[in-house]
Amino acid sequence: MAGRIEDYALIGDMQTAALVGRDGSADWLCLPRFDSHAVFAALLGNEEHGFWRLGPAYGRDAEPPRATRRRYKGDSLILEQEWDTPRGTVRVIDFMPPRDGAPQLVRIVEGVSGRVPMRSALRMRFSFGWVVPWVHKVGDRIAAVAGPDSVWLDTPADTYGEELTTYSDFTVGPGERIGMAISWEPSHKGAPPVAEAEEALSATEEFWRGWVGQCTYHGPYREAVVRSLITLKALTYAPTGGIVAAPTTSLPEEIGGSRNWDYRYTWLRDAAITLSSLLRTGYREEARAWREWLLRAVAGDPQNLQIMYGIAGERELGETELDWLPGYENSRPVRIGNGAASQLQLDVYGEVTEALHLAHMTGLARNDHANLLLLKLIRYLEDHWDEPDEGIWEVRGPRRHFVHSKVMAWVAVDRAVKLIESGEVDGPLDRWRELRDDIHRTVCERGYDKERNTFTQSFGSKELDASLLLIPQMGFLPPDDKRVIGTVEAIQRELSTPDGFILRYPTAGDEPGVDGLRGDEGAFLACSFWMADDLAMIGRVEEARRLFERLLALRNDVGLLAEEWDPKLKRQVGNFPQAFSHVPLIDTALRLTASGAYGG
Ligand SMILES: OC[C@H]1O[C@H](O[C@H]2O[C@H](CO)[C@@H](O)[C@H](O)[C@H]2O)[C@H](O)[C@@H](O)[C@@H]1O
Repeated sequence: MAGRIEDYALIGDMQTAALVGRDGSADWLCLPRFDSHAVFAALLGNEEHGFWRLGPAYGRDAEPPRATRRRYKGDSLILEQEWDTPRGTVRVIDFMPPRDGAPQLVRIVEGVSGRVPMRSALRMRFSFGWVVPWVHKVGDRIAAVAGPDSVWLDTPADTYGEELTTYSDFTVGPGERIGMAISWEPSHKGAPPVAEAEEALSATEEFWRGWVGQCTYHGPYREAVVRSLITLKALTYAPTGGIVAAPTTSLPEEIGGSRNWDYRYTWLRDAAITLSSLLRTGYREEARAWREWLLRAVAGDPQNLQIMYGIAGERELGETELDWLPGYENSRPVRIGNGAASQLQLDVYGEVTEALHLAHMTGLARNDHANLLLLKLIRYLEDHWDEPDEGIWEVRGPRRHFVHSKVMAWVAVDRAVKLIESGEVDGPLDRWRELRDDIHRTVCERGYDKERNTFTQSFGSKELDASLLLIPQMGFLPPDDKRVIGTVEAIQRELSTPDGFILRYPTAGDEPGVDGLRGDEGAFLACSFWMADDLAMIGRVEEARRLFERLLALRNDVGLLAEEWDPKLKRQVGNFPQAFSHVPLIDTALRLTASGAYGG
C-alpha cells in the first residue's frame, strides 16, 4: 500500500516525474511525459498497478524497511536515501537526468558500511496498471513491451523473473556502487541507448548546480525558497515551456472522498503565478519560454481561450474515470483529463496580464505578438467581465458573479492601462481607464457587505472566500482600507481551521456546497500563505511571520507541499507536490524578507 503523501519525494527531468517513497519504492511514474499513461501507478492502487522498489532485502512476511534518513543532494533534485540495517548502512541515489533523448530513471546503490543484502523488485504495468507487458531479455538488457511503449532495464546485477516481476538480489560492501536504470522508448523504435548511471549522475548534478546558481534570492528563507524553485522547475515541461500544476492525478483533497482531480496540465492561472515567482527570483528563461507557449496555446480567437491546456498546448482534456484503480487509500474515482478545461474563469485574464506586465517590468525583451494577445484579451473582457463564471476554484455548481473574478478582471485592465501608459503597447487608454473604474465601482457596490464590513464570495452572497485575500496584494485597494482589514479579519474568524490555517470557502459536508460537490476538504495551503501575506500588509507582521513559519513546518522532510493540509488527520492531502502551494511560499518569503520580519 502507498505511504502517506508526505512520505514521497519527487525526482524528475523536466519532462516527467516520479514519486519515490521512504521504503525505496517508486510508486508513480508516467512515461514519456507528465500527462502520459503511468507505468508505476501503485500510488493510486497497490503493487499490482506497477512499482519499482529498491532497498535492503527483508523477510517474506515483513514490511519493506523505511529509510533511516533521506535528503536531496545539496540544491538538486537528486534524492539520497539511507538505511541503517543490522548488517550495515546502504545508500540509494535516485534521479532522472535532464535529457533530449529517452527518459530515464536512474538508481545507484552505494554501500556505506558493512555488507548489506539488497533487493530490487520491478513490476511494470502500462496504462495506469491495466496492461501487463511482454518482458524478455535482449542481450544483457530486459525489455518490457506493450503496445506503443517499451521500457528497458540496464544493470550489471543479475536479474530473474518471478510473479510477473523482475527481481535482482545482490550484496553491497563499503564504497561499492551498482547502477540500475530504466529507459523509455516508443516500442517500434527498438532499443534506446544504454543508460550510463555514473555519467548521468554527474550531468544531473551539474545541471542543478548551474540552475540554482542563477537564483537572486539570498534572504533568511533561502533553503525553503530554493527547494520550492527547484520543485517549480521540475514541474516545467522543458520542450514547450508549459508548466503542470502537479505531476499527479487524483491524490484526494479528502482521504476516502471524491474530490480527486488530474493536475498534469497547464492552467493559465497556475502557470502565470509560477512565472511571476520565477521572474522575481531571477529566472527569465522560463518566463520567455512560457510566453512562447502561451502564444502558441491560445493562438486564434480569444473567444476560444481555455483556462487550461495540455503541456504542449493541447485543447482536448476530456475527463474520464479509471475504474480498475481503487484510488489512493480508497479515494475514488481516479480521474484522468479535467472537465474544468471548458469552464469560464474570468480571473485567468488578470493572472495572465499580470504575468505579462511583470515580464515587461523585469526587463524581458518585448514581444509584439504577446502585446497583441494582451490587447485581444482585454477587448474580450470589455464585453464579458460582467458575466457570471466558475471562478478561481473551478466550481462545478452554478455560475456566479464571483468577487475574486471581477477583481482579477480589474487587474487585467489595470495592467493593460499601465502598459499603454509606459508606451509598451498601443491601446484605447481613456476607454480602458473608464472600464477599470467601472469594474472597481461595481465590485465595491455589489461585492461588499457593509453590515459585516467584508467583501463576499459573490455579489449578494453572505459567504466568504479566501481568494478575497488577494484584494490588497493585487493593488485593488490599499492594505489600510477598512474594507480590506474587515475582510482579512472576517476570513480569519470564519475560514480558519482549529490549527489556524485557512479553508478556501465553506463546504457543506453531505450536501452539495457552492462548488457543487459533496464532502469537505482540508485547509488550502495557498490561501494560508495569502493570509500570512495580508497580515504582514496590514501591519500584523509578527503574526504573519509566525503563520508563515508554521506553514513551513508542514512541508515534508524534503521540503515538499501538497495542495492542502487535513487539520484533523494532520497530514498533507491533494495532488503533490503542488505549484499552487510552492508559489505563494516563495511570494510570502520575499514579502517577509522585504519587511525585515524574520528571525526567532
Ligand atoms: O475543487 C474543485 C476543482 O479542483 C481543481 O482545481 C483546483 O486546482 C487547480 C490547479 O491547481 C487550480 O487552478 C484551481 O484554482 C483549484 O480549484 C480541479 O482541477 C477542478 O477540476 C475541480 O473542479
